[in-house]
Amino acid sequence: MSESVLTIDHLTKQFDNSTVLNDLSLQIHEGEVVVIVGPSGCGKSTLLRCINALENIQSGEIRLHGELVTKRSRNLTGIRQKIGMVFQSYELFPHLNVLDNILLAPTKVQKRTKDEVKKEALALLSRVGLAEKAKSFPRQLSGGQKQRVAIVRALCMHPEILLFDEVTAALDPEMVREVLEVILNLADQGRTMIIVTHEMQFARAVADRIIFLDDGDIKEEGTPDQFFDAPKTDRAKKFLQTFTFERKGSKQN
Ligand SMILES: Nc1ncnc2c1ncn2[C@@H]1O[C@H](COP(=O)(O)OP(=O)(O)OP(=O)(O)O)[C@@H](O)[C@H]1O
Repeated sequence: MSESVLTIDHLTKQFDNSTVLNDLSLQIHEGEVVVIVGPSGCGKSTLLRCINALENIQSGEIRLHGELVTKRSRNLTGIRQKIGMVFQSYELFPHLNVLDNILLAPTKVQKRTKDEVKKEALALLSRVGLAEKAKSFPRQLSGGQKQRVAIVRALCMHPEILLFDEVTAALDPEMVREVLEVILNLADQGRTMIIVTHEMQFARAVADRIIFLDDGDIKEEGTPDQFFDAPKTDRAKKFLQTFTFERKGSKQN
C-alpha cells in the first residue's frame, strides 16, 4: 500500500452538546480518491472542515504527512496551504478578476513570483477551458465557470490533498458535467482527493474507495462496485434507495 497522506485517529467533534463525528478513524493514501457519501446531516462537511483545520475538535487527532492538523497550530497557515479546499459556494473574491483571484494566495502567502504563478495559472485555466476568461470578474461567469476557477485556484497552491465539498450542488444540471469532468481529470493525474458529493454516478466513476458516513462514523467502506452493488448495512441500502425512483401504480386505461 502506498504512503498514508492523511491519518485521522479517533476524531470526535461536537457542536454544543451534540456529537457530530464520533470516534472516527480514517487513512487516505497517496494518489487515492475517496468519496464520502451519507444522509444529510451525517457530518460530511464537518469532517472536511476538521481536516482543513476550520473547526476545533474535542478529541482524537488529524495528521497530514505526520504533521498535526489543528486550528490551534502555530503553523496553521503552513498546514492550510497543503490542503486545497473547494466549496459549494466558490468563495471567489468579487472585486478581483479571475487571474488575480488565483494569484493572490500563491504570491502573498507563498511568496512566489507573480510571473511564475501567472504562467501556471494560465496553463491551468486553459486546461479547464477558461483561457479566455482570465480577465473576467466572477459576476461575469456562469456557476460552472466559477467553480472551475475555484479548482484552478486551489491547484495553484500545490496542495498535497484536495477536498471537494458538494462542489456541484449549487449548479444547474448542464454545468454539473463540466465541473465533474475536471475532477475526473485530476483523478486520472493521480491527485489525492476526498470528495463529498450526492452525485452517485460520478461517485462510482471517480472513487477508488467509497465511505458511507452515518451518525458521525464510518458505517461501511469499499470499492464503488462493492458499495453500490452489494451494500452490507440496512442503512446504506436505504440511503441508496433514496437515489432510485420507481413509478408505482402507473396509469393504465
Ligand atoms: N456551526 C455549527 N453549529 C452547530 N451545529 C452545526 C454546525 N455545523 C454543522 N452543524 C450540525 O452538524 C451536523 C452535521 O452537519 P454537516 O453539515 O457536517 O452535515 P452533512 O453530512 O454535510 O449534510 P448535507 O449532506 O446536508 O450537506 C448537522 O446536524 C448540523 O446541523
